[in-house]
Amino acid sequence: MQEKGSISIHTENIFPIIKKFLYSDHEIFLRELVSNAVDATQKLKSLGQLGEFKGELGELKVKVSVDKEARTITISDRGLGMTAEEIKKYINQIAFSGATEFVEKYKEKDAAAKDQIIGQFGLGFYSAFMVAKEVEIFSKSYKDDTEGAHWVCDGSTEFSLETTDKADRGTDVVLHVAEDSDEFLEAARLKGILNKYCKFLPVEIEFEGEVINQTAPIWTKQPSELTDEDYVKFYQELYPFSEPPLFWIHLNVDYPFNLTGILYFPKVKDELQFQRNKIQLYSRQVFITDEVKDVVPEFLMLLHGVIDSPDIPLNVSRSFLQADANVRKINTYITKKVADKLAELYRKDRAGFEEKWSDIGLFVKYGMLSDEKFYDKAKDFALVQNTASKYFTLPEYQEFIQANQKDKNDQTVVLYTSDPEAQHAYVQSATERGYDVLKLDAVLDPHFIGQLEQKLEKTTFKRVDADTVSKLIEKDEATESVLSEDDKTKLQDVFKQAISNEHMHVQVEALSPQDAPVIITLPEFMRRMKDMQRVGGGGGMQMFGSLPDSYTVSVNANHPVAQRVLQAEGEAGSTLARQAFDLALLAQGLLKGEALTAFVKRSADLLAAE
Ligand SMILES: Nc1ncnc2c1ncn2[C@@H]1O[C@H](COP(=O)(O)OP(=O)(O)OP(=O)(O)O)[C@@H](O)[C@H]1O
Repeated sequence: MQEKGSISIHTENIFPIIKKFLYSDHEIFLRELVSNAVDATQKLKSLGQLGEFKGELGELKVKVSVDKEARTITISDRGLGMTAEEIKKYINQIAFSGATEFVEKYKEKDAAAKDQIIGQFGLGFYSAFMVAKEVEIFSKSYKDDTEGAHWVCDGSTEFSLETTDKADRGTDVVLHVAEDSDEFLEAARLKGILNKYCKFLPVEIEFEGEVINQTAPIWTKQPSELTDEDYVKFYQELYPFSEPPLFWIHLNVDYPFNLTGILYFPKVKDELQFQRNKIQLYSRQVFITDEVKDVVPEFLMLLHGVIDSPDIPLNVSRSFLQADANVRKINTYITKKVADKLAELYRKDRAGFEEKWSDIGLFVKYGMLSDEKFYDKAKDFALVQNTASKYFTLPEYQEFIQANQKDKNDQTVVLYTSDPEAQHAYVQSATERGYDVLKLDAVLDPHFIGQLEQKLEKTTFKRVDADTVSKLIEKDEATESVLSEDDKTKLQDVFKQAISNEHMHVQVEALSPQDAPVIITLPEFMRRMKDMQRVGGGGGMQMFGSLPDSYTVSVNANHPVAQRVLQAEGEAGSTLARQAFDLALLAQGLLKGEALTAFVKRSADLLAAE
């Protein structure tokens, strides 16, 4: 029997379109054909279990081979096979409907939308025509008394179908590779594709005499069957040469959607690494993509690992994916799981949790900033560290500073440093005053501070160098000044002249005699705007970034230096004032260049004069 026919579609030119426009994704033809072979094998196994197939299953490997001379790639399986009728139904009609739908959608869109569709569309069997000028199917059904069938199609809408002698059950798909697709005749190229997409398929895939896949990757197993070593080993298989992960979460849901996977918390020191090891998305163990943007909440993209879900629609455009109810539920589920895991680690092993904080703090803060629900869970285990390296949770810290750091308006003032080295002098005067100072020196901390101020009641944050220590937390008691009003004005004038810089606002203040003679501070508001802009606030923040810094110079009226400046004759007062000012600049890390040279010289002169 030989039958010739015409594949009934309205779009005559489907193949040129498939071929031309799926260009960037040509390699997926192999994923599609191998997955079909695996599906056919799995179906036969199920039929065996149901008692509908009573024969021997025998060896069920899927074999991929390439013949460079003959210019063919063959994908063979020993699955359930197809009769001629089934080929007509499944290949000529069903498989084609997918391809036709693609073309229909494709034609409607403009150029930008086309790119999206191409990336998202699984074309199934017909993707073979992206690389082949002719495709043959040799198939024999598992059903008794059926003849083998041989189907040929040259990429036009014409096909031929005839009976053939095929001894073994199953399907061979033979691709006659087109001239412009020579790369796929290279064994190394095919092996690369198989490794990328088929590494964890549930049926053995053989290529060049070797099985290339693990049929039961660990995410398909129960956590109780697995040891820590198994998880670490798998991580290193996914991301060779990476440091072992800190910990992991085994995901496993079957209702209301289906999802398994393992998410690892990587050990990362530098942030650039985040991009490299991406989460891989699988659908029934077939690799789909590592662009998981809409499936995983954004802050969790910093994690690594595998997510496997047949419920994620893969063949649709991105905007549809975002709106998909399953995808939204998956997002919520993953966020909850991650928060629960962190809460458990905190509860069970506080010391271990503190040790890991430098690695996981970034995830947690990012999560708190980007997801309200995550914030609500994380607010009880997120940690802050003070300059004495002690960790506190937020409630613990509020409790800790409660008594000492309330200002006269009943606001709790959290003091922090963004650079303990550079702001050392300020940290020291705050701690000498009995205040506690937090280390908030991470990239995200300016945003984190903003969030905490909104969330925590009656709490403000101030950087230690935002004001003189007595004004950082304003109390009712004021230190008396030993200077008369006249002397204060005089002192202010001497300093103004000695400094002569319009961005330095000189004021005379009654501070403790133990404080420095001059203290330079950058008002909290001004500095925050600049910080925000630096970490990418952009937009409206831009104008603050381009403003020059505007510092406050507080001259300590109660310091002995104030008296000496007032009593000095001629130029000496100005020299002393400049010297005291430079010392303050030095403490802020602001004394540089010519000013530093002048300071060193003046210091030497002053030493010599004593
Ligand atoms: N190796 C095979 N053995 C048995 N049947 C097959 C084989 N390859 C394809 N088929 C049949 O052809 C049909 C169409 O295949 P095609 O790959 O185009 O679509 P699909 O697998 O149903 O969906 P997808 O778009 O996800 O690939 C399959 O559903 C299956 O019934």
